[in-house]
Amino acid sequence: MLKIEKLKKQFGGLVALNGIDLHVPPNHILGVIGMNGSGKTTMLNCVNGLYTPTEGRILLQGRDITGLPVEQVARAGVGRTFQVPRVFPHMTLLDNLDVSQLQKGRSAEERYQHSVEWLERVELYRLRHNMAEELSGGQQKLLELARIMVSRPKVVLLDEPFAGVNPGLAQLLIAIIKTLPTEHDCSVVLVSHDLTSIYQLSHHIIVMNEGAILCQGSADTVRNDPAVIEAYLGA
Ligand SMILES: Nc1ncnc2c1ncn2[C@@H]1O[C@H](COP(=O)(O)OP(=O)(O)OP(=O)(O)O)[C@@H](O)[C@H]1O
Repeated sequence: MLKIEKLKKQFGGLVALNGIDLHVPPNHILGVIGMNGSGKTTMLNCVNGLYTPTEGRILLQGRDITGLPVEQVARAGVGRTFQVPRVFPHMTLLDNLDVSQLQKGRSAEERYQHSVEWLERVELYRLRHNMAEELSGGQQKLLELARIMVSRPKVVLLDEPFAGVNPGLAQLLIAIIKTLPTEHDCSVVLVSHDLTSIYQLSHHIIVMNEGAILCQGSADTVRNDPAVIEAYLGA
């Protein structure tokens, strides 16, 4: 589904990504963990077109999307959420979801149906006529996820979805993320410092360190890897 080949990103003399190779199969959740500054967000930024890689290739279902602008990457089927959620604050929840579908060639009725389906899914339907700015930070994260999902992406990049989210909403987010591959036919790249959620949700985990993959495998593999314990998980 998503393939990353020898991905490198430099900012002047700083090597943020130093040759990442990665394969995310269809309907899989890839968990990404690593120290602050290890390159996790930079990798997502390269995949969704915010950054142009210095070297390497990014393939979506075999199609080379390296260096395409953000809108084209989104149209190709890559959805992305941010550490600080990006919603349209002065629009209602319904309108936030509606505008995300305008490129899809759906009728107003179809768009409305999709919006309602996702607002119910993220338990925000009762607030559908409220402005997005009235939501809590955690609710905005749920709205942002709904906004991504109404356009039926093939790959969803989630950057710190649980950060700053209260435990109740975090549980709801976890439950929804779990269903994305099975019920919504997409793959997920999940960047998080929340190891419990990463272990719970991920089919495969990579641990990043200084722009490279330090270790990868199942939750058990990662948990017990001596290099990971030393570099990341600590004592
Ligand atoms: N636009 C930029 N310009 C210059 N340096 C950058 C830029 N974006 C990221 N970096 C640098 O690249 C390195 C990797 O940063 P990145 O944000 O990808 O790490 P991260 O693993 O996501 O960290 P965190 O867990 O703190 O979010 C850091 O040294 C960071 O300062």
